Amino acid sequence: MTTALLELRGVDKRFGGLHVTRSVSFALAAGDRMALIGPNGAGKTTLVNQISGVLQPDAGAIHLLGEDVTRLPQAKRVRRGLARTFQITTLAPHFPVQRQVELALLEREGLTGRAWRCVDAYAGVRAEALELLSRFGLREHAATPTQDLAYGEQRLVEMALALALRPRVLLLDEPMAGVPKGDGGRLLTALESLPRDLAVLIIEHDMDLVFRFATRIVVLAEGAVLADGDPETIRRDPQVRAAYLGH
Ligand SMILES: Nc1ncnc2c1ncn2[C@@H]1O[C@H](COP(=O)(O)OP(=O)(O)OP(=O)(O)O)[C@@H](O)[C@H]1O
Repeated sequence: MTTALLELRGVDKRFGGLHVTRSVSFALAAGDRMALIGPNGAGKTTLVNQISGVLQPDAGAIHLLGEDVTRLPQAKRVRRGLARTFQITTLAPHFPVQRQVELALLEREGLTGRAWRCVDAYAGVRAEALELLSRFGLREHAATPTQDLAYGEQRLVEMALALALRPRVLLLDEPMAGVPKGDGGRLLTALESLPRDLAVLIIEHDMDLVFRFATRIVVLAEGAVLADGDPETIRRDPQVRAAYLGH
């Protein structure tokens, strides 16, 4: 049996009278590419917020690498191997791309305070940052302020920043949102080049991307798991079609 890197056990959440997460259970192993889909308001973001630690479930448990992290704050989950993509605009958009990635690497190494004034002295950090930029086809933009990149490229920087944390589990919240159709191919290539042994959970409305990328799909409807299976099974599931794909 493969060991789960991330496991949800009966995760439940209410906002007042609204039951937004109804006893959700699923598990991800190394190498899994899971998509979480569902109609607007199905509870996807609320669920991911509970996984990352932004919100606390009312009941149930979340296990990361076999450890119960349900009550751990976000930062501690990150240190244990869980990363999610940042919204780049909330970081320092005027910073050159390479510096952003270097800062994430320094953060990972716990060096931010001390190293801030002499980032260039950290040859290892610089080399790793450039390697990450190359992986995402951003090497030529190393000196470009992030805010001057095309929107699709900014999403690639977000992924580079998340990977800089060397996660075992990566949460991607709508990476395709706002990306022009023509740039989607580049994003898919980047997704496909993620480290093989990483477990990836992606929330995405773009069904082309979901069905190309995911090896497994969990469909959420009204806070509960409606279906969980491989893309072909999900595509044919009449309940799923009625709830979502038929729209
Ligand atoms: N902080 C909150 N307080 C009260 N209700 C909330 C809160 N956050 C979300 N909700 C409600 O919970 C339900 C689930 O919302 P959520 O954003 O998780 O859905 P979603 O599947 O991510 O939707 P979308 O695809 O539109 O992003 C919605 O009815 C939403 O209005």
